[in-house]
Amino acid sequence: MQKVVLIGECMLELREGKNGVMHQSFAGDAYNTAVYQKRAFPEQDVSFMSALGRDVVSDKLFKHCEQASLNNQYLTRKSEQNPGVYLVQTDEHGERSFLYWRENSAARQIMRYIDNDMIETMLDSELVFFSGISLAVIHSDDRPAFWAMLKRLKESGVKLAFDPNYRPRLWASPEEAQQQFHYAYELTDILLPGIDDFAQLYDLTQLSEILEFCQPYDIHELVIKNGANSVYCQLGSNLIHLPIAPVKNVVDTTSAGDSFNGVYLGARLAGKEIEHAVSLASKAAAIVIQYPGAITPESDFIERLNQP
Ligand SMILES: Nc1ncnc2c1ncn2[C@@H]1O[C@H](COP(=O)(O)OP(=O)(O)O)[C@@H](O)[C@H]1O
Ligand SMILES: O=C(O)C(=O)C[C@H](O)[C@H](O)COP(=O)(O)O
Repeated sequence: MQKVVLIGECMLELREGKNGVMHQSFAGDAYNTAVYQKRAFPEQDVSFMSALGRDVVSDKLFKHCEQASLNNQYLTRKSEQNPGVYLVQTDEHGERSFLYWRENSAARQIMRYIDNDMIETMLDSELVFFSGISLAVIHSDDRPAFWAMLKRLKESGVKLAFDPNYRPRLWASPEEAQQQFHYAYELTDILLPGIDDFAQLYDLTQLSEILEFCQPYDIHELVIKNGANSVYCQLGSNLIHLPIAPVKNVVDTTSAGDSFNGVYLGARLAGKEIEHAVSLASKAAAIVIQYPGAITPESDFIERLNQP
């Protein structure tokens, strides 16, 4: 069974429904990515790695991961803190924005609960995924341990996938994010940015500028998402442009990038060609943005993904 570990934070997701009623769910980019990868490729062993507390919300989140058939081997429940919370709001075009209460979340302590024995058990993974959000939430004192862990994994032949998912509010300064992302690019095999990440953090808006920026790094597979417009993939010296069929009725774009990533990574691990992987990943993201919240109802998602 091909093993994948996705590292990050999952929060209680709040979303306002009719009459001001708040719907609650669970979401966070690495978790969303794991859920969609597992849904699309149930034969893969998909773990969500994070830190939870001993509170009632942590219990529910743990059960959610079980219900999603994720492997909880790397989900520790030792923190005195509880999970963070975020509120999703959507504008008239379905474009999402977030409000967070996550400064003291359990997930920020993740590195305290990862020891060498645990890292040893990760060495047989095919792939480990992390994001700019994973980096932002790890305590700065713990970052050296995080980078040491990733280097150890890479040296053992584990492939590393990274989505910058730049969230300015999670960083003390853009320079801090740039420095951490530089370390990430140095180790990344598969880079999955959105065009916005480069525009916001480096003021790079043109594809050629982004390709030039990435050129010095040894990135094997570069997949650049550009919303409803297109996806660009660079594999070695081969650049592919793949168009997207835009969805007319966008309800909530939360998790468009995450569902894309999960299905893309699953498809590539399953041996699919890049074109096929992008096409399935775009189909998944197009389904997800027609539902509110990050995680769509499972049966609808699987049924629609499998429709020809
Ligand atoms: N309006 C849309 N119609 C169809 N697909 C979309 C639309 N918006 C996003 N997608 C799909 O979701 C993927 C990720 O979207 P994007 O907005 O670039 O990511 P993020 O959520 O990270 O900002 C795109 O590559 C595309 O496949
Ligand atoms: O801020 C965080 O930690 C989150 O992960 C919240 C959201 O669930 C994702 O950010 C959605 O990500 P997109 O796929 O880019 O829409």
